[in-house]
Amino acid sequence: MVVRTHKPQLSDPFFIALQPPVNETPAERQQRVELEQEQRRVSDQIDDGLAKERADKKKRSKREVKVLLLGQSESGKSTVLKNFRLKYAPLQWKAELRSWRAVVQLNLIQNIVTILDVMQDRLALMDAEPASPILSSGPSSFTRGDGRMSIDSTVSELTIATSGRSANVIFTQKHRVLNLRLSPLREVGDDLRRRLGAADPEFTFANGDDGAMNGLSDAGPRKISREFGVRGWIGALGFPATARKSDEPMPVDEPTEILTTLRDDIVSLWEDPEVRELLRIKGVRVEDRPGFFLSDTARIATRTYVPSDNDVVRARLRTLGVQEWRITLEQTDHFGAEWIIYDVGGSRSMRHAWLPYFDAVNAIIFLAPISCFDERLAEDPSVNRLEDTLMLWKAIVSSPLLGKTSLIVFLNKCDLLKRKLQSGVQVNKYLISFGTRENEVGTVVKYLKDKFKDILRADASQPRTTYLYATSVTDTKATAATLAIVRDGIIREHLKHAEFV
Ligand SMILES: Nc1nc2c(ncn2[C@@H]2O[C@H](COP(=O)(O)OP(=O)(O)OP(=O)(O)O)[C@@H](O)[C@H]2O)c(=O)[nH]1
Ligand SMILES: [Mg+2]
Repeated sequence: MVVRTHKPQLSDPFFIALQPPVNETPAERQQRVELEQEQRRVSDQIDDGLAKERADKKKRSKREVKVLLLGQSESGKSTVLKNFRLKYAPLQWKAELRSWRAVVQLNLIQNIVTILDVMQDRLALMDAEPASPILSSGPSSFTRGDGRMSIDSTVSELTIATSGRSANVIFTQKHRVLNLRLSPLREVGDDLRRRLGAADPEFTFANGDDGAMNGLSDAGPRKISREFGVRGWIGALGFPATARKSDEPMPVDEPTEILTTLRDDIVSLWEDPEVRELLRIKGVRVEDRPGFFLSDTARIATRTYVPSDNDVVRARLRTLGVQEWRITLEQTDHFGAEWIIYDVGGSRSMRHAWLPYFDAVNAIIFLAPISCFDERLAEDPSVNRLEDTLMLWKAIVSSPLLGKTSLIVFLNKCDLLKRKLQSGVQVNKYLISFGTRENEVGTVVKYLKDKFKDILRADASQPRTTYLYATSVTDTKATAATLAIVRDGIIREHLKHAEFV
């Protein structure tokens, strides 16, 4: 065997630099050797520290429970995360409540702007109608004796076709005044968005609102709008800087002042029968959309408003990218106290970012919003939302990367499903295979549970058990109970696979 010895090159500058001085005295040599020994000791200590840190990290990482929340946009992923934090890290949660005021205010303003948009279309149409020969003397000519605007029966066929049934809705001077007084809220909304940190405009969609389509039927010309989202709540809401002690008064900023001043007008707008009728005719169900707060105006539009647990759970703030949440369970100090939850943005343009997390997690909670069987994707109105969810589920169960990952499904938004079915929407109109089954929540949930199981049987990369739960994750009490079962199940599985136990 040839053994190579590395003789230092006398010309190597590195070798030369390491040589002791040529004329070194014995005392100097002693000092140098001691110095070198000390340096080596410090260096070894640093190496030991780093090795220990690496080992600790590895051990900690094994103890950490990692969960990935998946599902299309608006399926309820961030809402599940909020429920988890509310239940298992309540002190941290309470400290952050106040930081959510701006988001709730923005949601409320968005509700109002949605109504103003619909109302303005109708007002514009009413203003256009005097163009008809009989009404040519101007808007005042179609004011009736009772002060209400009336539409002349001779308006052109074209106008009738465009206005459709909404022609029956007659707005008065009161509505014009309300529209005028509430218009500044558009700018207040823009200010709040800027303050929360404007998101990348990832996509635009023709919906006139930032919610899902919700079956807009007679909505007239559609407006292009973008939904506001943030890359991280922590940055956007200013945690922990804005997290104050609960006894400190909330600072009264401009949006709070303006909302307080306009409180009665907002209540008038929402309670107005003509406005409600127009929304009904247009198929705009503001109350079923994410971040609906109009029923709480009297409580929210005040100088002292502090968001409640339920307000924060219901507040809508779209997620962009992937957000990592490290949560230390406050009442647990044994195994399973450290959780990492990955909350992802669910719209199509963001799904490519999910993949790197697939092999790094113990469990996936898949959110399937089952009330959306009659809705279309905001980012691609040609796709039915339920179909998109089933397609996503199929992709997840067939992924070999997820072969060992626990899969949990939340058939979510059951409360909205119930309301929708009660309002007369027929499931079999959208899901032919539902057939003549009873148009009732329990039956629909069972039917969809079976659909998820069928896909699992047919497409799973390997045989596995999946747990399915019917949920309404804005109901914090019921969700806390579901999460307790889910948490125990995930920890049990995690223990089984953790080799150090
Ligand atoms: N009524 C009702 N509303 C729900 C339910 N689950 C979620 N929501 C609301 O739906 C909206 C969207 O929920 P999010 O949790 O933000 O949805 P997401 O899946 O995180 O959406 P992206 O961040 O866009 O991917 C929020 O305003 C929630 O309050 C539910 O079960 N019932
Ligand atoms: Mg989200």
